[in-house]
Amino acid sequence: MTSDSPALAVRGLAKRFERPAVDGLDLVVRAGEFYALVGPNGAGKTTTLRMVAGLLRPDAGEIAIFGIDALREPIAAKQMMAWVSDEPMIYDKLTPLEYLEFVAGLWGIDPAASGEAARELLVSLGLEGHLHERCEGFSKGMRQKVALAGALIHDPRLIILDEPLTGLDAVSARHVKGLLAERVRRGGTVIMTTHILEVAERMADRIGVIAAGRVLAEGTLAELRQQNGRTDTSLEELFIALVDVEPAA
Ligand SMILES: Nc1ncnc2c1ncn2[C@@H]1O[C@H](COP(=O)(O)OP(=O)(O)OP(=O)(O)O)[C@@H](O)[C@H]1O
Repeated sequence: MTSDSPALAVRGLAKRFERPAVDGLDLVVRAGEFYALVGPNGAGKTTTLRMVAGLLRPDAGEIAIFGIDALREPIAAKQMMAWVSDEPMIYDKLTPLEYLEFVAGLWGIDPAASGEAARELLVSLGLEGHLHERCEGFSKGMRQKVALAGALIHDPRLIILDEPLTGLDAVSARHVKGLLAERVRRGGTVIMTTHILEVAERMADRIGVIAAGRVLAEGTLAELRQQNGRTDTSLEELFIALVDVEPAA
């Protein structure tokens, strides 16, 4: 590991189910970037991120997290990152504070230190009124926020999120976006998939467009525009032009 290693470097990543889902994908995300992965349904975004998070073994390819070979040293790699799935699992019988204390304990964090961090995280996500309620009565959005707080409790340098804003109301989405932007301001790296192109356009430093298991194009919005010879078009228009799908009526 070197201090100038990218947060994520993926080379030749491949995974096949019935058909290839990820097909020789290359991706580099620099430390301190907010990177959005966009692409049509079935493009291979989730499969890519699941392999990066160590949840799925690639058929081929290399994955390095801050220079650590994630396939050879999965535990060291996982310590650097957080994975937030689009279907988060939390323990219903615990309150958010208890859940975060439990997760912090798994990471070996001293409860005295984790308690304050847990409270801060939950408050920043708008859960201050629910710190002592059991999660079993929580809405999907509240559960998503508790899971996100749990993923961040060990202060990971790389945060990987699959569709973190789906199902959140506007206020909750703002809390989550604010928290992620804050992490990046403090030097963290965020990689997230989203179908909300406006979010990618507004929040991401760089955007990767994936289709058929490969990165079709990537760059800042300005670079994507330039690559496509369209100077002032929206990401949505670029996306449709790139992946060659008809806009919904
Ligand atoms: N566990 C699995 N078993 C079989 N096929 C799978 C599995 N996981 C993913 N696939 C297939 O791999 C392809 C890529 O799926 P993936 O979920 O990575 O796409 P995605 O870009 O995240 O799509 P979406 O935007 O719809 O979430 C799809 O054809 C999907 O059906």
